[in-house]
Amino acid sequence: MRIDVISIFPEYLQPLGLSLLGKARQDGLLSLEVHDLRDFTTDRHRTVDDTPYGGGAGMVMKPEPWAQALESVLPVEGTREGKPVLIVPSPAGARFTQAMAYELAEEPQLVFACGRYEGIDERVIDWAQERFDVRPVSLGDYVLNGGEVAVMAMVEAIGRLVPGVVGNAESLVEESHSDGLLEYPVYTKPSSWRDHEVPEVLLSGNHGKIAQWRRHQQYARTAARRPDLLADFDAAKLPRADREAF
Ligand SMILES: OB(O)c1ccc2cc[nH]c2c1
Repeated sequence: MRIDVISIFPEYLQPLGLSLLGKARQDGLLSLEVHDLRDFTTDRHRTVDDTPYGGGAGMVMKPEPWAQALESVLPVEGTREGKPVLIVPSPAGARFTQAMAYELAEEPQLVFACGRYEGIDERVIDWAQERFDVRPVSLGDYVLNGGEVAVMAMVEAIGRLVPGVVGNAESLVEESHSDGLLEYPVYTKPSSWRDHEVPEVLLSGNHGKIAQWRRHQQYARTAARRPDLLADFDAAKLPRADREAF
């Protein structure tokens, strides 16, 4: 997978080069190119923003530098099927979910456009539709100062799902949201710690009981912390052995 990120703060994305994703890049599973939007300006001051039409506070990102930056990351004509996905972090975007992360992890190229100020001139989104599969995306119902932090989170969530990036693919199966529920609690040695004990069932060696206990914990946690997820949860879709906990 090729990942392109366009930002006026390219140094913000440096941490993506560390640990998991850094090794994936060394192994050739992921390529990450960060592009400075100011490299696509033509004036001496490398201007990327201007006042908003219609008035109002703040500044808006000019369209032309974005169009030139986005054109620079387009694949060569005919070298791939369909349009590259262009993800535009925005408080006005669709909610980013684990399901979306799985879907995007299948893409050969992802382009991320990090807005700042009051946002990007909307005509860039309209213009980009002919060349990209444009996806405005929000991390949640809160507002950041720009798209960079959201891109960091999304690149990690998506990158770790690319086959081969996470050494033990099994660990992806039982994590929160992988089956519509929150993950169960985990414990390690010592079995007794400051008068807090590991649940007996986990010491029993009875794998059927352990699996059932874990499923029940998932369901109880989800009901307590994220009841909204239960609306979409269907126990009938679980493997038969799992359904006994519900
Ligand atoms: O909260 B966000 O995801 C977000 C994304 C982009 C911009 C641009 C200016 N403020 C932003 C906030």
